[in-house]
Amino acid sequence: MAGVILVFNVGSSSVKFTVFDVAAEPERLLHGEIEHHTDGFSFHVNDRTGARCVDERMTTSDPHPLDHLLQWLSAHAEGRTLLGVGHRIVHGGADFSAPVKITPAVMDRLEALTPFAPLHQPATLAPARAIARYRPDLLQIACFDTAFHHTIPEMARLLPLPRRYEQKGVRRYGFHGLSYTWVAQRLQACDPALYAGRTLIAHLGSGASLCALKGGKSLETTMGFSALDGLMMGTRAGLIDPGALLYMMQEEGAGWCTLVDVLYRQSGLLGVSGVSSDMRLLRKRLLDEKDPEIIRTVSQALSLFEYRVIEEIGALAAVMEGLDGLVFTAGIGEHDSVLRANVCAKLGWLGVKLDAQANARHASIISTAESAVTVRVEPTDEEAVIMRDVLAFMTPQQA
Ligand SMILES: Nc1ncnc2c1ncn2[C@@H]1O[C@H](COP(=O)(O)OP(=O)(O)O)[C@@H](O)[C@H]1O
Ligand SMILES: CC(=O)OP(=O)(O)O
Ligand SMILES: [Mg+2]
Repeated sequence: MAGVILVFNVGSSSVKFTVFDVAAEPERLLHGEIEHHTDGFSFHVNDRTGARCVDERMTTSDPHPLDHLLQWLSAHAEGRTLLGVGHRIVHGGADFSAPVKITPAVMDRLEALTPFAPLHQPATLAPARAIARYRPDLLQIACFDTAFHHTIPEMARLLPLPRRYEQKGVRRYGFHGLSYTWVAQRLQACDPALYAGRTLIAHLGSGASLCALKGGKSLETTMGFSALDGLMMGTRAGLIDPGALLYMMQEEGAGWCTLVDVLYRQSGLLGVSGVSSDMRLLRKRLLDEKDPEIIRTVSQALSLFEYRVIEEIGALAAVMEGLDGLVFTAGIGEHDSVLRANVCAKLGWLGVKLDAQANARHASIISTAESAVTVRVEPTDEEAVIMRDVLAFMTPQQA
């Protein structure tokens, strides 16, 4: 009987899942997503050819989206045996530097990390908890966004706060590590010089961060203690002056819930544009819009997003003492040629020379032959990283 591995990649606004056939060369059988909307959720699945086989829209009164997904998966098992499940878990804290089998004790330790990632951690743990309820013996593996950054030096970990906070775990961790693992492995295979050199990876999706990869290891990253740090994002501000938060607390009486909502859900591209957190929609709106005020706020949101990327590239290039490579990945990094062109136009001082045509067609290498820095576009694949991690935990007979 054919065996499959199920992988969950839960993000801030969506639950993505992939079913891999691991009989021979692992192959994607199904890939789908649950997306949350204000009035409910949508559920869609693509088959192995990429064709859409499910496209449903549910309301908030329908069963919980995760239950719906798990019921759908068991109804469509088609005689295949589920061998294991892999999960992207956002926070592994200071202790988990590699994938781990999820046991009740591990689950408790991961739940205890919720204060460090209050929105992401419960969401990323939810599928594991739901599956453990009805298949307690099934192999489930937690793969951490934080693990890749265990190599960053002590200096980059410390926050300049009183020491007592460090003991409580208030230090820098970094995120998006599964995506960085994938891109680093791709570089090792197709561009070993960049892998071994000083390369910045720009993971620009709904959440966004940069990783300074030096000698194949994470040296520094823009997200720190939480997934709120660093770059501007879809709905998150990224780095802001903490004085602004003190102001909100003092002048508006803002409490924890308000600040969480403002910082995680209402800021970033959405907050500045007043229109959307979705880069694609903003680009389209800019072309179609007639209202000068909306054109102004949308243009500013796009420009500020780029400006923050440029600023942080400068900072991380300084930490690495130079730059050999720059890799764009994730939804915006892989698809938005305008953003890549505008960012690279400001990096001439580092020796970046963009090949406009290669960039427009999203080629793998988008810098010119004379460029001192090789600029690449590399589609990320967090699911493949997780699938391999699950395979590594299986006995040879199972795999
Ligand atoms: N063709 C495109 N052009 C510009 N932006 C795009 C394109 N395709 C996707 N994006 C943007 O990528 C972002 C989502 O990235 P993704 O990596 O899928 O995020 P996540 O995994 O965090 O949900 C959204 O802002 C979306 O608009
Ligand atoms: C850590 C993080 O920001 O994740 P995402 O990009 O999925 O929101
Ligand atoms: Mg993602």
